[in-house]
Amino acid sequence: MNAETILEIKNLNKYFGPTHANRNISFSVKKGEIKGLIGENGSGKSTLISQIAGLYPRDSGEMLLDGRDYCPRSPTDANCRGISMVMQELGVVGSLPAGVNVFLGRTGQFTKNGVVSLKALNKAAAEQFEKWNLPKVPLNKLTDGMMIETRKMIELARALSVDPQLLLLDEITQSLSMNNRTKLYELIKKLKSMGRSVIVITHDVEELIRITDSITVLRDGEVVGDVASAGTTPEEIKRMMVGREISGDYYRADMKPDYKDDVVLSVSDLTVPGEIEDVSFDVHEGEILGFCGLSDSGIHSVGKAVFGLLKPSRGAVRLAAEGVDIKKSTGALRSNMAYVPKDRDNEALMIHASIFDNFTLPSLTELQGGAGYLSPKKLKQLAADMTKKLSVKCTDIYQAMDALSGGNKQKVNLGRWLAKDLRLLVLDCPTRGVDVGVKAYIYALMKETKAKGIATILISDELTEVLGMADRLIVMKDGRVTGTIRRDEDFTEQSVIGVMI
Ligand SMILES: Nc1ncnc2c1ncn2[C@@H]1O[C@H](COP(=O)(O)OP(=O)(O)OP(=O)(O)O)[C@@H](O)[C@H]1O
Repeated sequence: MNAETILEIKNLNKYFGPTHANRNISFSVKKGEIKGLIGENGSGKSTLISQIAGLYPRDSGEMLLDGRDYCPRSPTDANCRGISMVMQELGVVGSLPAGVNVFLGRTGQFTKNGVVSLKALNKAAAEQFEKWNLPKVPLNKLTDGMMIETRKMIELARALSVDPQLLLLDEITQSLSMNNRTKLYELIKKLKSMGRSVIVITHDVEELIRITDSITVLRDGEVVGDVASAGTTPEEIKRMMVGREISGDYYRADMKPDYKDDVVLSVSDLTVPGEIEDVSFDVHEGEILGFCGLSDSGIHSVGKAVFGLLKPSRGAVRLAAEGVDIKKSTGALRSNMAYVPKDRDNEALMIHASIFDNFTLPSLTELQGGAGYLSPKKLKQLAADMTKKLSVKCTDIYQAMDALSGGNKQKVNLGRWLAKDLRLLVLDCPTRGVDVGVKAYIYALMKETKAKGIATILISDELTEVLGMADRLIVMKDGRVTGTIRRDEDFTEQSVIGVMI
């Protein structure tokens, strides 16, 4: 190990019961280096950086930090050695204010006579946001109910407040809208210029190549490649990830809107104070209606309000065929609507229940026999079929959701609705955290549901995704609709950004 290297890992192994999550992993990170880590869902990326961050102990192997043995017993221990991490799953405590979350476990420095000075703590937290040029967050507010993006920024401020020599970022970009992604890229550059190192995990191959110096590829828990970012291509990385050539386009090839005239859902003047204002649109049979915008544009609130999860002060969400208004999520469910939220851990999945439970629960009505009898065989078949179809990486269908990797949770989050008889599907960032192979599969499923006449509302922070899949695209800014673009009009990033900003 030379003086240029900050972290060296030799033959690291980690098991979870029968799962060999990391196999003899060896790699190193230089000072001032931005290192990318990529691999299919469940390939062992989070497990690896969790060991570096002191969350899990290793089973065998060696880690050297600045040439000295490194064996963190906890994240605090790792912090003391100059390493901090933003986890993939949300790591803020909802019942505490944002400012306190920035200094979680470290409030002692603001305590006098046993009382924490919130004023001093919030001042220090605000300084962190300022220092690292992060978007402002209401520090006195509880984090419960805040958007994922805002909560991620709080976690980032917490990780940066340690002034880390090595920062670990586990799939943070996919939680951010375009403007905050740009801020993150600038932050990474700044850290590099300060001689600090960063390990970045993302499933966006192009982004990874653009923002890193080198990339380590994992497959089934093993390192299968280590390349300089400047000398590689997305195709080479994907080939290393899956062990074979991945070809073909994910997205729709046609450039014309293609849906029936029949309106499925009509939304008029929908207003949720502080979130969205006077939002009106129709979505048709077989249509994919995209929504995009920067942070605070309100796109995610549209999805919630349509599904009856936010109470509007004005306006209506009406099922065109029956003329019935959707006021609650129970009504939406009864009317064969489904909603896949961006925040899968808090809003969608029963995280402590099994894959089996999560797949079968939404379809219990469909699976009922004549006398209301539920056939255990049918239930098991459904869960097994969906697990296979979506290639959920697990030990068996009775494995708990919280033991799955992030991307595999997302597969269940989406797949649980696909067994149902639907007429409208609201998807909020459906490909968040999934690898390129699964992404392609999800787009194929969307094409299938479209062909069946199901209406889809596709809310996304990924412009390429909405441009690739939508028939029409609604652009929002500050809670209002600022433009609607059809697939056969100027359907390009430039024109959308023009309306977005
Ligand atoms: N706490 C746990 N208990 C049991 N198994 C686990 C646990 N955490 C991870 N695993 C398993 O270890 C393997 C690697 O998971 P890991 O989260 O490291 O993958 P990943 O590459 O980060 O995936 P993703 O891209 O989906 O986030 C998976 O098979 C996963 O189910």
